[in-house]
Amino acid sequence: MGDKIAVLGAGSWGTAFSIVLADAGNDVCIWARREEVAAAINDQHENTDYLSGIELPRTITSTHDPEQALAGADVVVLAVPSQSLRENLPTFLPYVARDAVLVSLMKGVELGTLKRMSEVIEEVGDIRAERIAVVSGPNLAREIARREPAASVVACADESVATMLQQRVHSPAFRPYTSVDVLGCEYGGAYKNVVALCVGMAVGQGFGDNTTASLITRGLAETARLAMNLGANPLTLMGLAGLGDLVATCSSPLSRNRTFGEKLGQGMTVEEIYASTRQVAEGAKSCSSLRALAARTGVEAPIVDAVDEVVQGRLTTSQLMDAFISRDTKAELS
Ligand SMILES: NC(=O)C1=CN([C@@H]2O[C@H](COP(=O)(O)OP(=O)(O)OC[C@H]3O[C@@H](n4cnc5c(N)ncnc54)[C@H](O)[C@@H]3O)[C@@H](O)[C@H]2O)C=CC1
Ligand SMILES: O=C(CO)COP(=O)(O)O
Repeated sequence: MGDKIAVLGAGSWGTAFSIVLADAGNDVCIWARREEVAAAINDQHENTDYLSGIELPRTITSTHDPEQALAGADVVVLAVPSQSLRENLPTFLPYVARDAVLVSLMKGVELGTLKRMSEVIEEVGDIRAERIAVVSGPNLAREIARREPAASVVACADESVATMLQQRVHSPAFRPYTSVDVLGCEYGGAYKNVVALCVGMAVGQGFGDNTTASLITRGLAETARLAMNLGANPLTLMGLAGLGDLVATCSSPLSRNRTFGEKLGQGMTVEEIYASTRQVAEGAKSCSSLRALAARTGVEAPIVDAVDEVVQGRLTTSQLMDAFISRDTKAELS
């Protein structure tokens, strides 16, 4: 098998990551859910719907046919919205080569099962964890597509697989580090989306840098508390897939999660926000999963609890900030 990589999902990150893969010397075939998106990538070399204005390398092609996308691919990258992964996998799996490595780009926790994306792949595909990897870090799609320098983490339980992938994704603008802490990277990625929603709510109400820095810092403490309880290496949360991604997402107007929170803070309803964009804000769903996971684990998680309450319409964004400040006081490191 050669150096073809299949990317399943033609949204902003699937497309931007394809640029990284192409720059790193791989032939890339993107599976697009809609034929017109595949046609635009093939004919205009642009994903006009999700990454307009960015010219795609000629080594990127696209198709609506999963069999064609997956034929001859030894690396399979999954980039659909987290909550749709389970329903999509049966369409892809029959065409995935036996020894192919599956790479999740997704940052969410499944509603109901409370599973991470690699766990969903493992379960639905009956695939060993050693063949499943994740890529996670401060990687806002549009900046990556513009080839602005950035780093990320490639994690797999099998370190040799992580190293193989590291070589396949190392491009002139994209620097990957290996890790074996898949769980830590996945919780870091899912949690930062919820914290970014919360930061957005603060920004939307007009609050400044003290408020956002306080939320980011306490958000990291909360992320680490839950992830470590579930088995993460604490240093992962201090790294690119934890602190790095948290800072990037919470600071950037490009973040869909932060923007979603900002709109809530400005008074829009969840329904109005969903109607205003077709792009996914994973935290608006994963806040419920992470909340349930924290409750099941017995971990205190005031930020996911409160964000979930706001998203469910049971708390306003101004009540949320008051609730944080008036909580029972405690030691910082408790
Ligand atoms: N955009 C970014 O900067 C980054 C995104 N991610 C993660 O990558 C994952 C994918 O996100 P994006 O590409 O940004 O999302 P997006 O909203 O830009 O695109 C989602 C893609 O999935 C397709 N889609 C929507 N519903 C679907 C369904 N039910 N079944 C199959 N396909 C469906 C859409 O047509 C679109 O092609 C998410 O988990 C996100 O957290 C990770 C790092 C960076
Ligand atoms: O994960 C991301 C950056 O690393 C993208 O964040 P958003 O999904 O909030 O846009």
